[in-house]
Amino acid sequence: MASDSNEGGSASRFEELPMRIGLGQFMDPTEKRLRYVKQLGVEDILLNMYQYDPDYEHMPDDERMPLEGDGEWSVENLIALRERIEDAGIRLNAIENVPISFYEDVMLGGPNRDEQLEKLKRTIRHIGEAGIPIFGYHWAPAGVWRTGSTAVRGGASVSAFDADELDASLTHDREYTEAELWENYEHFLREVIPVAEEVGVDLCLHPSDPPMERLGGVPQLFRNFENFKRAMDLVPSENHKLDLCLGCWSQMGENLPEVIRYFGERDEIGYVHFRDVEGTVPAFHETFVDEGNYDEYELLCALDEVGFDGMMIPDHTPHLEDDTDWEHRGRAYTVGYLRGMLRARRAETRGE
Ligand SMILES: O=C(O)C(=O)C[C@H](O)[C@H](O)CO
Repeated sequence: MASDSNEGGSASRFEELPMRIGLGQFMDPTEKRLRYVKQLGVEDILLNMYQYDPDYEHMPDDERMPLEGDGEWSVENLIALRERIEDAGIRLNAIENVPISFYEDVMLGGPNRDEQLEKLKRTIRHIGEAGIPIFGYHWAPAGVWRTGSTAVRGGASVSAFDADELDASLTHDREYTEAELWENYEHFLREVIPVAEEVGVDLCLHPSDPPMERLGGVPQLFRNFENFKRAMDLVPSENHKLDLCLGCWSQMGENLPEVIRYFGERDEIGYVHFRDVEGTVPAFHETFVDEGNYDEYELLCALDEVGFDGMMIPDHTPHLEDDTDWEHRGRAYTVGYLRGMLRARRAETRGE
């Protein structure tokens, strides 16, 4: 992999890879973290850059995050980030998210929309020029919502949501309409998709979490199958796909095998968040990947059948005994489980 970086980090080096297991949901690629990734048998990661904080507290002084800038990221810094990861023998498949502050006015049509959009376009261009093939994003100005936590098997702790426990306060200055959020979204796509196409980056849309109709006065656009079809059809492009979060789709109560077939046959699944919940909106809690609403092996097989050849990462996981903030133990369990399922699938389909 180090030799890949000598080729300027061309995104084409990902094209020949099979469906594989990765890790993500962290923004601190320290040497220690990267060693742990390798110890789990994983060679593919994404970084989940949800905050802007150049002095991010979990980074040792000599490993400060190379990304700087409170509205956009430079190509030099993104290359440095990719090279740091490749030096550990790991591929950087995606940057998931920029901080909400980078594009809040783009989502809500605020006064800084045009300036934020220009910066966002530059960042997407830089992600592509740095040889990182995917930019995962969401359209949720108020982020992810949970109302509490609960215990699942053996007392492992998981997050939970119950709409009855929400208060009625607004998260922003006023109530927003569904129509204006769609209009802002379409404007965003018309601006960013040509850039993504030019530099060969796949933009991958994460669902609204939780997939309620609205939260805090803001519509949660990406809450069902129908709205995702509309999102993919608005500005047709081979570079617009899904960050298929199985947990959120499970929260929606949609038919997961059908969703995988629909988007998979169109080559619109960019990568997968593999997690599950029990229950659906308006009340659910997260759980182990082998205890939720869906049949996890059926979904893995469906992904394979439609020819999905990207990365599947554990997403949120239960917090096990003596676990860390990042759930090292919970994630190790999910990675092992996914590896076992993938191996079983390969054994079943060998020679087909
Ligand atoms: O809520 C989820 O399922 C997530 O994975 C949250 C993540 O922050 C995701 O990046 C939202 O875009």
